[in-house]
Amino acid sequence: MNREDFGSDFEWGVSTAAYQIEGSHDVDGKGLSIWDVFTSKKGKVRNNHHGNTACDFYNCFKGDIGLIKDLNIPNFRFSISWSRIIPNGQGAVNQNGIDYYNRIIDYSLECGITPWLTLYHWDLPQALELRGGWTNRDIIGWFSDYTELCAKNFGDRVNNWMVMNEPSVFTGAGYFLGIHAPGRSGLRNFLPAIHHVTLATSSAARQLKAIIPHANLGTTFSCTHIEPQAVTERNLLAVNRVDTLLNRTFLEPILGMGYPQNDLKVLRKLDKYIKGNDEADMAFDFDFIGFQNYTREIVKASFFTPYLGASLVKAEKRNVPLTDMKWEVYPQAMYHVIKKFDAYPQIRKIIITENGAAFPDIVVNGEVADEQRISYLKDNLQSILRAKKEGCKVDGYFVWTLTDNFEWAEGYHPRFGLIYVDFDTQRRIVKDSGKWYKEFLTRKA
Ligand SMILES: O=C(O)[C@H](O)[C@@H](O)[C@H](O)[C@H](O)CO
Repeated sequence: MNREDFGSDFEWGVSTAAYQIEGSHDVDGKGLSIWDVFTSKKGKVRNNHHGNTACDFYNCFKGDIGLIKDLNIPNFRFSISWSRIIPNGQGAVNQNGIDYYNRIIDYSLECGITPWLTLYHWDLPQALELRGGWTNRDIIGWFSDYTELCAKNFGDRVNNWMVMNEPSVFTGAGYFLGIHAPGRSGLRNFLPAIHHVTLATSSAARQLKAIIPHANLGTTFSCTHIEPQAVTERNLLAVNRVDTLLNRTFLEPILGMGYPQNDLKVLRKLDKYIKGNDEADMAFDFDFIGFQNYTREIVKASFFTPYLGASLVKAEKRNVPLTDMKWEVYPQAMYHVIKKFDAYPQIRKIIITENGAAFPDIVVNGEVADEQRISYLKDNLQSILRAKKEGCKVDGYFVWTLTDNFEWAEGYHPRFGLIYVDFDTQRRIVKDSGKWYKEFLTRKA
């Protein structure tokens, strides 16, 4: 398998997110985000870790972008911290924040690296959370204003934009299960969050298109391949309900298909929040859709899970190879999800905007021999190539992630990076997987 096999216009990159790498959570005028507040509460995150310093990217970005260059990675995905440029989420702008992101963009371009910018990667300004956050319909306007500011300040040099990162995860974990920031739970929070995030995604996209007409616009979705524990009618119906929630609820309204309410009854409760022209306003013709896949889920029917009637069969109970996140290593999942979403005629282009794995990396003589990660990446690329050879419109791949970083509720324990970080000294060590990715991107067939 060579880079050429994927075609010369295939986009190769690496993905990151602001809260997971930047640190400097309260300097130079930055306002607090929901993750700054969530991690300050004991017991919310493993080992009570937080992102106050993280990978200190705020200060070390030149070094890390230099490493992206050294690894010959042409595209760099990063996110903007809303509260770093608008401390209260609305109103006064923090010019220090704008200047910081201009430095990242300019230095990336100076290094010959193309910036791919994510507008929202989970770090909502706390000041907006206090006004209801994603459960308050006014957030559609707040997010649109933030988008306008970003487009006007960065649109002259950034051509590749992603509006949202994995809405199913940050609304599910943050507004239904309460295990991520802001720590809210229940349908009364989850349902309005679903609807407002969907409307905000398309209204922001229209805003971007109006200000940067030539921009390459996308948005990203978490997705997973789902199979029944045993092929029974009850389990197959359960698979369909889980698939509807995880893979279709946030995507299909954007594609102009409305919410898949026939396949998951609880989604009919969204009608309470759907107003006026919402159905039409939820749709937007994106240039690409970013899909993020890491594994597969095995599902069985269950009376005990309200609304879903299904439960996930934990991978660690299934005697299968696992990552440090206890996710099954199942690279065929990537093939299946691409085939699934390729079938949507409304999707013009698929880009895998995240894929990667956490493994227990150790430093030996200044090196990190992460063979498992190399195999994981290779096998997932094989799956992508297989789908591509079958005609699927998949045109890009971004590794999650550049440096080990703050893995949300798991803190710094899971290491996903191509580059090892010693969080005591901020020393970086390019892992063997980073060297492999470089060799793969550089080697001529
Ligand atoms: O998309 C996500 O879930 C997040 O974008 C990343 O921030 C995670 O760190 C990664 O997926 C590994 O879990």
